[in-house]
Amino acid sequence: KRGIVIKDDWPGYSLDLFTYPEHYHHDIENVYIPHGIIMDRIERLARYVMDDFEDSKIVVLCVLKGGYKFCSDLVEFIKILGRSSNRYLETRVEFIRLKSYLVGKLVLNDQSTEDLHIIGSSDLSFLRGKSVLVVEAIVDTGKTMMALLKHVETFGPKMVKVAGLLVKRVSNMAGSLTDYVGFEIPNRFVVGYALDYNEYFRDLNVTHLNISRTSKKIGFL
Ligand SMILES: O=P(O)(O)OC[C@H]1O[C@H](OP(=O)(O)OP(=O)(O)O)[C@H](O)[C@@H]1O
Ligand SMILES: Oc1ncnc2c1N=NC2
Repeated sequence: KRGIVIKDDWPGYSLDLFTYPEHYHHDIENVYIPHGIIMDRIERLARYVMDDFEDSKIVVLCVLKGGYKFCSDLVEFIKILGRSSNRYLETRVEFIRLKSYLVGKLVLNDQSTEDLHIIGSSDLSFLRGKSVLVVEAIVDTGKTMMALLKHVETFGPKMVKVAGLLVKRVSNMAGSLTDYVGFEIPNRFVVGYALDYNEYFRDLNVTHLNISRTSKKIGFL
């Protein structure tokens, strides 16, 4: 499942076509995926999830921080769709905070797994015997997801599936790691909808994903 494929030459929409605070215009190149399209696609992913999980109750493992918006909207749709059908899927949401290896080799706890820096508790024993849906906003190289899935497996879940809102067309590994894909995007840096650059732009309205024009202007590099 490739999701909605966004081609390399997709220009996005001009910022002027949407409501934006003026100062974003210097750092943000365009509106890459408008909020409405994101939400409609997430609703469809919720349907896939409900069709695939036989259990009446699943554990949703939200990967922070980037995944929190996608996770809350996906869980909401699962609830809404469940109410209007006889298939009600009860969701228990848990969180795991990871720091990508790119940010630095800080080992944030005694976690020994090579690439996975877990902030806070790395204990996922609540997953034992459960049907698990891992929810991540973006899979880029796939390293984070690869390491996370290895870690999750050590706790003996019954079934694990992965929902990724965005999958970059960079490595075929990324595609194989995700069961439900919102959008397959080119290898360009996107922010918004909880995705950040140096903690900036996460709040970029809840509405759009964008491409930053020149990251030099954005962060304190
Ligand atoms: O597929 P990969 O190449 O491993 O990259 C994907 C990871 O990078 C981002 O995390 P980030 O380090 O930005 O942490 P954050 O979500 O807290 O911003 C994103 O949220 C994924 O977890
Ligand atoms: O495009 C991206 N935007 C935000 N965060 C990340 C991205 N790719 N890997 C991590």
